[in-house]
Amino acid sequence: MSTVSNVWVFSDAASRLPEVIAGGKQLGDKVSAFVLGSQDDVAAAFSFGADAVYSLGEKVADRVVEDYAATMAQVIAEGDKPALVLLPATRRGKALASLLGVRLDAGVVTEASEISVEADGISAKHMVYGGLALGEEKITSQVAVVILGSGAYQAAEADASKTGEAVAVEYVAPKASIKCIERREKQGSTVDLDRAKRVVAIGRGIAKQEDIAIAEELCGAIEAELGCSRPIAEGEKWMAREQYVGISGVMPKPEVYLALGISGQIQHMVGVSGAQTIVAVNKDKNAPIFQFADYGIVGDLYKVVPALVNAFK
Ligand SMILES: Cc1cc2nc3c(=O)[nH]c(=O)nc-3n(C[C@H](O)[C@H](O)[C@H](O)COP(=O)(O)OP(=O)(O)OC[C@H]3O[C@@H](n4cnc5c(N)ncnc54)[C@H](O)[C@@H]3O)c2cc1C
Repeated sequence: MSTVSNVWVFSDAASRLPEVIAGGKQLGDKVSAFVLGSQDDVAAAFSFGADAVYSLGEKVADRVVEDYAATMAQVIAEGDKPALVLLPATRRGKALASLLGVRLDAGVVTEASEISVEADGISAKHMVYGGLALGEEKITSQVAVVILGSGAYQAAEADASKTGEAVAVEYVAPKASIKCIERREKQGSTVDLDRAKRVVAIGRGIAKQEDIAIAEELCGAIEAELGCSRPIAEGEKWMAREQYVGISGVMPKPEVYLALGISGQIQHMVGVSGAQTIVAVNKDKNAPIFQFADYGIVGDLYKVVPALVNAFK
């Protein structure tokens, strides 16, 4: 596979930076990381393998990440071409991608699972039809912007011996900025399902929000992180959006994925296709999840889960 001369990377979420840098290393001769944050964040970018770091300065309280699009676009426009920009599939990453696409006249592909550099452009594969098929796009513009689907690359390991001096970038104010008028503490957990070895996930089989406690008890017993299906996060809003698994959520690759009261619709199951072992608990023996599960328990989760907790304890 050929490479591009320069891959620009940025992540608003520190946890995603090792993955975007790893992708950049595979696709480019040189990886240049934009960093918005402290000197420790700059050091982290070097340690994960960035060849150059462009510091956007410390975070400013009333400035949103997208406001840095003009600053980044100016630096990228002055750099070597053809170039590739890699961003994580976070909400801020997606917003930034669209702004960079406009400013750099660049083709943009979202949630790519596979990227390759070809003689006539950047090829990116991503799921279509709710995960039933893969679509392939070719970006032929001088700058290509690609949003990495979660889990597309194995995260780079930190190596503290890799250090460097960041280039300070002057802020270019956007013509119309977004004014941040209030910040509120986010509800829910800060777990990183992508890195969890064991995940217990709940679906609509959980009848009430307070019943999530039984799944949490199971998590405690087997040292698992808690995830959910989309309706639990987006419909009921019982859990954070970052905790739902599936094609439009996170795609963890745990050793064990234990699904409680999840029917197994394709949009959910695509998200766990990287799990080594899937265990399902569902009271309906015809639930589609049993077609994907390595082990299945047909039963009421309100009886099965306490029994599992007792057994594991
Ligand atoms: C474009 C698009 C993208 C989507 N992306 C995602 C995504 O990323 N992730 C996602 O999860 N969904 C996604 N969805 C939604 C998806 O299609 C399903 O609607 C959703 O996954 C169903 O969630 P569920 O399994 O929790 O609920 P349900 O389908 O309602 O299933 C609940 C299950 O619980 C079982 N059950 C009920 N009570 C009990 C009990 N006491 N004990 C044991 N079992 C019990 C039932 O038998 C049933 O099988 C998407 C949909 C669309 C259209």
